[in-house]
Amino acid sequence: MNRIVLSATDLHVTFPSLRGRSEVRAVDGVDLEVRDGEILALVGASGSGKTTLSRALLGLERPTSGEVTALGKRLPTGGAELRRYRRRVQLVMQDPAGALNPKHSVYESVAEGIRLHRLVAEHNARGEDVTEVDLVARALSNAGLRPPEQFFLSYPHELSGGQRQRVLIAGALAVEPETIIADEPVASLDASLRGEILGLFLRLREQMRLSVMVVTHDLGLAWNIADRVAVMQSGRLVEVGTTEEVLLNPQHPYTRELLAALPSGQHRTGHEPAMKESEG
Ligand SMILES: Nc1ncnc2c1ncn2[C@@H]1O[C@H](COP(=O)(O)OP(=O)(O)OP(=O)(O)O)[C@@H](O)[C@H]1O
Repeated sequence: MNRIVLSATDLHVTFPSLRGRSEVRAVDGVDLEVRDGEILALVGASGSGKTTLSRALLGLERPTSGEVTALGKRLPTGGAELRRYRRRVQLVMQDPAGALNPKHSVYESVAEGIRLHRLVAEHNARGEDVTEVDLVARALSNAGLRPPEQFFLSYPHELSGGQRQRVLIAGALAVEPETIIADEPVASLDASLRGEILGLFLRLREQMRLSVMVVTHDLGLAWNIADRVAVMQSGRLVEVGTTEEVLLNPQHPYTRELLAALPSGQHRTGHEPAMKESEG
């Protein structure tokens, strides 16, 4: 079995009650593993706790109880160790969530993480003669923005939705992570761009052996790219298995409900053909 890169054990995140309402158990006893080189889809309806679980896995939300580990080591709670951890597990948000600073050029956006984690010095210490420009260009190119120099001085408003999403992915790739958590990475894109971005994730998994956890309410997306699917309802994982097991032979009524809500026949006929990345 592949090595486990990220795991949650009996994880709970509870938000305190507000104005007389009862407390919210956003994550309520979750056990989950992300394995080396796999694409795992975390699916569930709005409010099921997907974002809170992701934030806890990223070290952005402190669990009420339970444990998050990366490569067998417990998630650090602060300081330089947490910064190093955040480099290994990168978040890719969707662009309309304001993830790109409109005042930053593409170069500045991608260079930010490289500077924060002092990657040029790290490469140089290993005897690699690279500059910041080289690392920014490499990340953009890996995200399918080629030739990369052409994008350096562009600003978000000058780019298409798909290109902006690729800049966000390049920013994550720039710090050379092992795992990417992508929160609804294609929700705002039209069908052909969705295919391209999903194809990019598949290629990154193949070429860079990245592990990817895709957070989505879209079972069609899970079918297209995921090796395994975890289904979340009211803070709990109600079903976890291979994509075929979960989507073709769902065991839990909630998974069946989500499948029934898909446009007719979509989950049986295999949706679109396998994703291909046009520029990749
Ligand atoms: N900071 C917070 N304070 C209080 N309650 C919160 C907080 N963040 C999330 N919640 C609640 O926790 C529950 C899970 O929310 P979460 O955003 O994790 O779900 P989700 O599945 O990601 O939803 P969506 O797909 O809409 O983003 C919801 O009931 C939400 O209202």
